[in-house]
Amino acid sequence: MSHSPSLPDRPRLELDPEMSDAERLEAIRQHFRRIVQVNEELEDRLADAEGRRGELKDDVEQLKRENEVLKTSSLYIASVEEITDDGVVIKQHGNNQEVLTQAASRLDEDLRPGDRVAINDSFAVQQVLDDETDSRAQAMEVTESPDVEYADIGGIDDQIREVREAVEDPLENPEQFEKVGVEPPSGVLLHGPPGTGKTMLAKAVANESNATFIKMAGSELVRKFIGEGARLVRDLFELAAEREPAVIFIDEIDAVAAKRTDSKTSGDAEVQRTMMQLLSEMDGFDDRGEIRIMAATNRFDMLDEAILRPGRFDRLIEVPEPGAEGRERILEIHTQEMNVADGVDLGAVARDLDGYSGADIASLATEAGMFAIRDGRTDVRQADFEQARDKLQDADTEDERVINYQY
Ligand SMILES: Nc1ncnc2c1ncn2[C@@H]1O[C@H](COP(=O)(O)OP(=O)(O)OP(=O)(O)O)[C@@H](O)[C@H]1O
Repeated sequence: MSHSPSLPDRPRLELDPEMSDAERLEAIRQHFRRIVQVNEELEDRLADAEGRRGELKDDVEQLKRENEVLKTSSLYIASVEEITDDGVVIKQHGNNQEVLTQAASRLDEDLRPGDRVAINDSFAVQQVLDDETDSRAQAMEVTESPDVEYADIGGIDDQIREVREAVEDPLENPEQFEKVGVEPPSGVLLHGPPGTGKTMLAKAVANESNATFIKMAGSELVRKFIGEGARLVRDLFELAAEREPAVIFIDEIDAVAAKRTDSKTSGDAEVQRTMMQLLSEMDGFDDRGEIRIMAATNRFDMLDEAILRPGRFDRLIEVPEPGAEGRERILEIHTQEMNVADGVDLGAVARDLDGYSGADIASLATEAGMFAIRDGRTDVRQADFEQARDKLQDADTEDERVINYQY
């Protein structure tokens, strides 16, 4: 935010009792001139500010109109085929129907054949969208071999073991499952508080099974446009099939798979459609080949039961907040590369970190290092860890950050 420049000083009239009448008169005249000057300056400033206010008001009006359009109508995706004198020819995605329509006047100049656009119920073009590949790239993160190993994850050895059984073993020894005659779990759902290592676990299992890691954030699947979320889900599974062996990881799955609410807004219906697509991809996935599906949530309580049925996310693994021993292990991992002074008792530091997640401990280690640097030292001492803890605790209280998860 820009600060307004300071106001001009208020002119002061200083009259000396020793002054003659003529001198007084001159002083008063000068004072008056200064007042007129200041007044002019203030009027200029006021005019500027009013001009700026007018501009901002126009911006607000424009945004309000756009917001109304987005709120009141469902938008569908289409592509621009041709721009003619009679209007714009668009082709709807999904049914490939071609329609001659009009674009909102503010878009007239911007439209080009090939553009992806959002249209409303009466086919009028409302918005030009990003390139399709852009929106996919935004939604999906693909890593050939993520650089996380099991050894980088502390305090959740049981969970690592369970994930290896459910994901790594079926990828590496599918024949064994066939011979024994058991189906490996369809999908693995990791649930637990934020920052406890769920994403790390999914990356590590992909890495250690030499599988491509394909991550999609649930929140990215909840798009404004009809059909886009479902389309991304289809793309996700197609991409995994092209890149197998692959691990699909859907983070924040609660964004698409929350319990049904009573509200019937088009947004909710769109989320439902996306979830249905996800379920149908999972159900139709008998011949799964070398693809494993994982998901994570901090809001297990909110999930729709439908996604937990057999054949879907049927292996639930809780990733809890670490206990004292786990915290010590995580602290060891995050200080491994640091020059920790002899005699520092990491166990004692960890005991004092009740309620800290793995992510909190990672920031604590960095913060402790920063204290050493600020002090001009190259080794990190016990006191640095203590100061780091105090700092993080203060920051927490100041923000009054409430971490919102329920069990
Ligand atoms: N168990 C752990 N061992 C070591 N480091 C951890 C652990 N848990 C978290 N971290 C640290 O915190 C960072 C964030 O962890 P991660 O993204 O895996 O958490 P998450 O459970 O997926 O969180 P969210 O639910 O917020 O997505 C990691 O990059 C790592 O530095």
